[in-house]
Amino acid sequence: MTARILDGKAIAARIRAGLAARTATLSFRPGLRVVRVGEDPASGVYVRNKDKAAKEVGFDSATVHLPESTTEADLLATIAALNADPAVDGILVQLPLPAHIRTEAAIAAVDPAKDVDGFHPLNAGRLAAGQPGLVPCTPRGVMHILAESGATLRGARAVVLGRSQIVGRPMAQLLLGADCTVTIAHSRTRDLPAECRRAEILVAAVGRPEMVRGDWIAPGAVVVDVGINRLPDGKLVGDVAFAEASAVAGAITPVPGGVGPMTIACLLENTLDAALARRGAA
Ligand SMILES: Nc1nc(=O)c2c([nH]1)NC[C@@H]1CN(c3ccc(C(=O)N[C@@H](CCC(=O)O)C(=O)O)cc3)C=[N+]21
Ligand SMILES: [Mg+2]
Repeated sequence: MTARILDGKAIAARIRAGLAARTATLSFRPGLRVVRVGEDPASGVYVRNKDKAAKEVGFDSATVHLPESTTEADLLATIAALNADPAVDGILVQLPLPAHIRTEAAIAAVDPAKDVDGFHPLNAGRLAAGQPGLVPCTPRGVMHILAESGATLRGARAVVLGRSQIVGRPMAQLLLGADCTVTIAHSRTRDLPAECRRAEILVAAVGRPEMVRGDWIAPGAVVVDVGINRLPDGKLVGDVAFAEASAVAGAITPVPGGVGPMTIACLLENTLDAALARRGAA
């Protein structure tokens, strides 16, 4: 068997085209501000890609780049000013932040109504409580990919590998909301390969290059690889050993071109959602 490739790049392009068409009908431009602190090299590329994607769908987008020496108080003041700015619908504080700034303090400072990352504890709580709110972009993107895969979610055994606040936990909540039977497995799980082999839907989000081997996968499973790991030789690989896995799985996302582009498309979806909710408009 050779797995069907779930082309996140193509799905993301369709979502972005739909968002552009929708934005063109609005009487205002959704406003996005990405806050970057310091010079983390990967952040530079990611932030540019987000800004470019937002401008392409017609949003009013800008990056606020603060120096490495920015204090936590300065960052919180910048966030407070964006919270108060009526032209701003979405605020994203790019991670990682410099070590002298408390990440949780920055996340908690964002107005939950403008929290397009869905990282604020109020939005995390809403998701866990089954209430509407802004949902983290990567898990939202994975749900789109699963919808496109044609997999039946109701009653399916789903295993989420990884328990981060940003991906694993919200991912499990969304799958639960879609009536999957959800297991969250992680680095302390006893017999990880056996847990993964039970999965009809496997979402890998551990940040360990090619950790999930072919014999961890049930024949025909849908495998979504959230990992983006840069090897010493510059090659980009996921958390799943792609060649081995695609010989067993029914469908699988590639890296690159899988979940990554969906994360950006869902940031744009969240920004439009936030704008419509805040402005009470359609
Ligand atoms: N507050 C915050 N929100 C984030 O959503 C956030 C963040 N901080 N910090 C960094 C991570 C990483 N991230 C990615 C988004 C898109 C791709 C992406 O589009 N990847 C492409 C290209 C990868 C490449 O060539 O480098 C792909 O997978 O095909 C990757 C990574 C968002 N992040
Ligand atoms: Mg810190």
